[in-house]
Amino acid sequence: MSGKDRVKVAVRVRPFSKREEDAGSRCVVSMGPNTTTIMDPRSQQVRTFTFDYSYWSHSGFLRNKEGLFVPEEPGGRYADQSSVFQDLGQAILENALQGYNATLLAYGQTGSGKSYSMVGYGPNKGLVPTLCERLFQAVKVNQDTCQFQVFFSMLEIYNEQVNIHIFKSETLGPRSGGGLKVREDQQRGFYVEGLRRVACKSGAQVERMMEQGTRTRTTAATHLNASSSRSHMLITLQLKQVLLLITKESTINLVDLAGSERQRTSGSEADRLKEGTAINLSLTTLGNVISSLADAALGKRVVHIPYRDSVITKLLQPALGGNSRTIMVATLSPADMCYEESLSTLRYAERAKRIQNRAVVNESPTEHLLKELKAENAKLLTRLSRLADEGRQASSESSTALRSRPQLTPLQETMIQTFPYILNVNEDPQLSGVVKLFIQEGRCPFPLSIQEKHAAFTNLDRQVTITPVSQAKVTVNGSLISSRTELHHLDRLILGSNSTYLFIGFPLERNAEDWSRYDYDYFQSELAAAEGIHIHSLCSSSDGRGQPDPSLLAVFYDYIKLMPMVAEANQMSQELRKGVQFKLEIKNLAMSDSMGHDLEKEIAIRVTSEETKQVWVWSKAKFVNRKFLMEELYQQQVAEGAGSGWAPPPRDRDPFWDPLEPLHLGSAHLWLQSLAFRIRLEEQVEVLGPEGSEEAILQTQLVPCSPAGLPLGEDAILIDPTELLDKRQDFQLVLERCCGLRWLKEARDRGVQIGFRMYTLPQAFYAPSVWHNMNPVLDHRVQFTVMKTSQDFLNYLQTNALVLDLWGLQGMLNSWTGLSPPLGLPNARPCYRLPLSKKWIIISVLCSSRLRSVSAMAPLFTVPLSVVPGVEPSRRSERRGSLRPSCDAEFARALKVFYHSMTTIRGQLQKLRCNKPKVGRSWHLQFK
Ligand SMILES: Nc1ncnc2c1ncn2[C@@H]1O[C@H](COP(=O)(O)OP(=O)(O)OP(=O)(O)O)[C@@H](O)[C@H]1O
Repeated sequence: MSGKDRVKVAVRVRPFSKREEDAGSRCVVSMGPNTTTIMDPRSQQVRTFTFDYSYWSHSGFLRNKEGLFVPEEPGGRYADQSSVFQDLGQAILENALQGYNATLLAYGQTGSGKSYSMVGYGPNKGLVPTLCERLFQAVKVNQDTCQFQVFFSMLEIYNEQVNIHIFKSETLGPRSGGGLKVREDQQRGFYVEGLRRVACKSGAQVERMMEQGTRTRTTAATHLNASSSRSHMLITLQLKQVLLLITKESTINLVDLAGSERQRTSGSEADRLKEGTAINLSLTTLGNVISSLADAALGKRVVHIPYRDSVITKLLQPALGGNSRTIMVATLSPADMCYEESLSTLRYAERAKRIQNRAVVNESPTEHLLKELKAENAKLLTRLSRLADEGRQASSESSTALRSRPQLTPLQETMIQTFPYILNVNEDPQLSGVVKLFIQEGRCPFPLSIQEKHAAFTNLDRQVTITPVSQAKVTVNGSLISSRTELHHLDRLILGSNSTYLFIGFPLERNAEDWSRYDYDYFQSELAAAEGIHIHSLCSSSDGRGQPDPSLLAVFYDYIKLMPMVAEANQMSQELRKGVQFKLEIKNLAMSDSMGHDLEKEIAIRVTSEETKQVWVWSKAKFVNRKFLMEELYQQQVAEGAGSGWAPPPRDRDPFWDPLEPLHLGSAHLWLQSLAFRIRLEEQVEVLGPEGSEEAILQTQLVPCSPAGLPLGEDAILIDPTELLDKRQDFQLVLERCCGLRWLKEARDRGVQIGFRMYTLPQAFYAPSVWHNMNPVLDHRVQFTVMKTSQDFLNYLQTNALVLDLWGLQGMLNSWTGLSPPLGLPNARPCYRLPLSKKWIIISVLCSSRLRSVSAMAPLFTVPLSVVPGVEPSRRSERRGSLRPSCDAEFARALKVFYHSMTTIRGQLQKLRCNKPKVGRSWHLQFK
């Protein structure tokens, strides 16, 4: 009874979330009966995948009287919970009843609908509860002919640690934390030592235990300021069926994997190495296991399947390539802003469907097992009665116990009707409202152990107040409080960096209002507003469509999502005495490209050393990865104790540390248009930082010149730029001086360097670095020679600016002399040749030490003109310039003034545009 079983894969796409709707998202996913198609919102390129099942749950549904999401019309295409169960849940159940091991895995980006499919929300029950219900129905129907036993266990894997919260074996004894061990046994394979299995009699009992597990998990996550979507949840049902002479035994694994976007690594190689040991390696390892198995199924030679590299792959070994019938549900967001994540989920799923398992019916003779079962039964009965006793005792003792939403005892009902209380608000909406803490009359310290030092509540004369304890961080409605503060119904509290609660006042104050609007995003938006970052609605938009700007909105949501993580990182830095501060920034808010178009905005994290004032700027992906490592370090420190022999990691493995790198401080735009008319331009351009602040003023010049570097006179000015076509053109960029460097104002042991790119040349040019001076003289001149001016190059001059990037150097560099590249900045080459429309452009770089003695300037590299095709005799153009009629010279002078003013105005306009918030949109961000 064995055979090859391919892993079955289902894809499900959910409705737009409110956030996506607000952002005016477009749906980029479409589905046929078995196909799923995704479109790249930028290139419109379409990719189609084929899976065993495709569930369209995006549109075409309504909510019926019972609160169930059902198709708008009978037979409609919307896939509701019951139709998903019909295929997937039923298959798992039938396999288990036949004696096969069965696994159901949910994979997808955070918020894409894994929990909705697996557990469900409210009346829309997901696969797990329905499966339990149907399992026990089957047990009931067959109980006359077959003896059944069902065991339940539940565990969570977070940061490579196994946490079981309630299902710990009594034989294991108390542990000091750090999770349970995963051991290996020849017969059992990998298993969790000390994980208790609970015998179950009904689906309702399993549901209760799941709720209890989820509740305890939420409380634990609240204690650790952690998010449950970063952990994997594994529910295991073991089914024993004793039928006449045969015993069948099967294991059902139901796995809600952590949000998949965390498998991304940051950009730099050094980081990838460092993060190779990270906690979030579990999803990467799972991906590697899936890839190796998929390769093996395609007949490729695979030497090693890396099951041992992470806890989740150890425990899922039978499910992946082993003795199990496995189904994976890949969940997708439909929105264009999630395109990358959705595509990567589809690719993951594509690989998973190639995996071949070998499932066998697990059956054996009864006699021997019956004996075992009897003994186990007796043991379990004793345990069950002990548990029941403990449960009774716990509920009578606890006055501030955690309350589950679905089932309230009479005592809990009375408490709710009598006292004000606070309610936890979680990032995962399903876990919000799970913790209720009642504030009884008198003064009570905050009852959760981790926050004991945080705040005290009083409930006197029908007035509730909160007082921070010993300068602990307590926020009420987004504002930090330092003294006793009165609380009002529906006030929002944040204790520490990220424990979020809604205050529910006395019963008389409560109306029939909807509390659900105070979700996690609401709390974070309020905090962001206190930091000067608002998102709010304007009445109308300039485009008349009333649509918010999706890119700004996406950045805003990224910002509020990262805020608690940044707060946690700061808290860890403080407790571990790392001396670094993290701060969120919005990159490119005021930046534009060489044509003046806005650059895509993104979140960055500025890291500052409190002592040395050194600065690093991390990408979002890098920060998220580092945050995992910080948590790991923090937990090690907590487990091992800072004072007792705990050694901090060496610097190169310290997630708080990084080697120094040049920092991009801002850019200035020097418009090139004057060169198309051979007009000399002298400009003071403003270097604007990522958020629009003035970082420095740069004195520059663009000088049309002769091949020998002599500036051309006014006679050479052209009225029609097309006269340059096919001719040789020489010009110099002069970087004279930098003034008012803010970077130097903050710390004097710093330097700066200017870099820029010209036209389509692949590499950047850099001026020598200058140090310790707020107004340094740069004295740098670069000469460019275009051998044959093409239309393309002329267009470039007329529509583009030279973007001059200002780089901040700190504490690690000696002055760079111009030929060797500065640390971390790409190499600068003195001579380039590029084929352009079958003609050649040559750019040679000349450097001068004294600007005034240009004629004495020697080229560092001479370009062998004779070997370059398309070379024009250089003198001809010079002669032509000097032979222009004098009336043209008059006109040229006027033109010069005109273009000079135009460049200045363009600069001013750009500055205004960068500094002003974008009005006229229905949503906008406002920055302090
Ligand atoms: N098929 C669906 N129909 C209706 N609503 C859905 C569906 N799938 C998901 N949702 C809604 O989308 C939201 C996010 O879903 P869910 O919490 O299941 O995501 P998740 O992938 O489990 O996230 P996390 O990784 O944070 O746990 C929820 O509010 C849920 O109600």
